[in-house]
Amino acid sequence: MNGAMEPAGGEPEEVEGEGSGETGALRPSRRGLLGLLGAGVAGLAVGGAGGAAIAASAAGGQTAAGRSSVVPFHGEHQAGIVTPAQDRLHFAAFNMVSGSSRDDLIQLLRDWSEAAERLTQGRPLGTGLEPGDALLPPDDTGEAEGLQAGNLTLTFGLGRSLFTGSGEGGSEDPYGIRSQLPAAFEPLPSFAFDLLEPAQSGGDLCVQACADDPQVAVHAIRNLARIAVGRTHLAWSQLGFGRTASTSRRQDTPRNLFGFKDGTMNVMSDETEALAEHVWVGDEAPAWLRGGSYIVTRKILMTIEAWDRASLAEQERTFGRTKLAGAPLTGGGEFDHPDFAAERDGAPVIDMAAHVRLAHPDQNGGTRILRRGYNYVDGSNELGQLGAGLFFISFQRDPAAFVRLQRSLKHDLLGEYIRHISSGLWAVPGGVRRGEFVGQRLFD
Ligand SMILES: C=CC1=C(C)c2cc3[nH]c(cc4nc(cc5[nH]c(cc1n2)c(C)c5CCC(=O)O)C(CCC(=O)O)=C4C)c(C)c3C=C
Ligand SMILES: [Fe+2]
Repeated sequence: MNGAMEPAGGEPEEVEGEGSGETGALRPSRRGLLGLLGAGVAGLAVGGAGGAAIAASAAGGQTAAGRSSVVPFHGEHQAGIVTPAQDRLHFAAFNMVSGSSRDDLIQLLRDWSEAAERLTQGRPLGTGLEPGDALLPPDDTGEAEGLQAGNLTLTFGLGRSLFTGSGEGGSEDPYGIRSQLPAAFEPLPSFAFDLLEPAQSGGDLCVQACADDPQVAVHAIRNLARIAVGRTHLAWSQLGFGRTASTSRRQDTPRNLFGFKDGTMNVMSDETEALAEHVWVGDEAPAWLRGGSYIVTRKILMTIEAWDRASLAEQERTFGRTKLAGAPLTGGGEFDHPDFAAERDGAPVIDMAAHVRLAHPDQNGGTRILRRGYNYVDGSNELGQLGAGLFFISFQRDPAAFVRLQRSLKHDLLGEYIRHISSGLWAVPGGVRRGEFVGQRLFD
């Protein structure tokens, strides 16, 4: 498979920019690019916006004016953190094959990085579906053929077990990187009301695939799993269909499955100082993690049926915000600050156990995290109850920030309606420079 990583012909358009946020300006489609290459213009030097327009129009595709669908893979930070949150998620956790070596891990990260660059540009792997050796499977599984790049981002994380082994006590060093374990990279403790399923928790590696199109996200995870065969295997994965956070002020605040606006007070992509303080890892960590972050995932089952029987007053009391506007119960608009000191008839207007009070930075020593979760529905059970909830994702400079918040939520009114059923924590290396692979500095 490695040898099949080269494009069918010359290099399609390059997409310049940082993987740290704003999208590029191209809308290449897989079929269009293949058609273009197949038409004998493979050697055409295509660069910049003009080249992109030529490529897109020759392929019968769209030229992108004002609409963009490629988020560069390379940049100072990995894409998919402050990138405006796309609407679809396929999150996957992987475990290394037992007996795999340091070289296997390096080659895996190299292959994944090469593949991620192509996938995020909307290009198929290898020669795509081009006829090749009929006795071999095609290089690409094909279901994204003809689809746009869809703002796909692929964000890679490394589990603590890669550094310590997954055995009892975690005292091994299977890949020779134990000395690079950051001091802050401690396992998450157990929390009150956890009902975690081990088979859906943790993992040696994780990949967060976000896109505008679910098929693009699924295609990416599927092909990354496929080229990883023999080195790592899929441990569990989760689909999400509606973002529950905004990371850019240009985005409307979405709603979670309890019908409330979610993500109002998130850390936004233009909050440079807050990002440096709360999201990006700094000099406290080894070089490979600087400019990176830690990702926490929590699959949180929401008892939809019980919630739907609760009165509007009870629902609003639970969050401390109005359901329609998402405004604090103390008044103003969605983005106005709640007045936690306000009282009515001698009682706090925002309940002492309301979610937004307990999660607010004022209650947590100034702690902030960047939330990037998704709604999910996994079907229903024999009682006719939806297996639905929030696949919570947060990025933070130190996992201790999440621990602090989650402990603070111990008496959250929301606790009556939710259960945490899966958990994960991974270190997300800093951004990938052109010609490098994700996490490369870990092996220097
Ligand atoms: C440990 C961190 C958090 C978990 C777990 C969590 C679960 C969770 N949250 C909602 C819905 C909302 N959360 C809101 C705000 C909010 N939540 C957290 C943290 C966790 N939430 C924070 C840090 C904040 C922001 C607090 C602030 O700065 O004011 C809101 C209000 C709107 C908003 O600001 O986003 C909603 C709604 C659900 C449904 C849920 C578990 C299923
Ligand atoms: Fe919350």
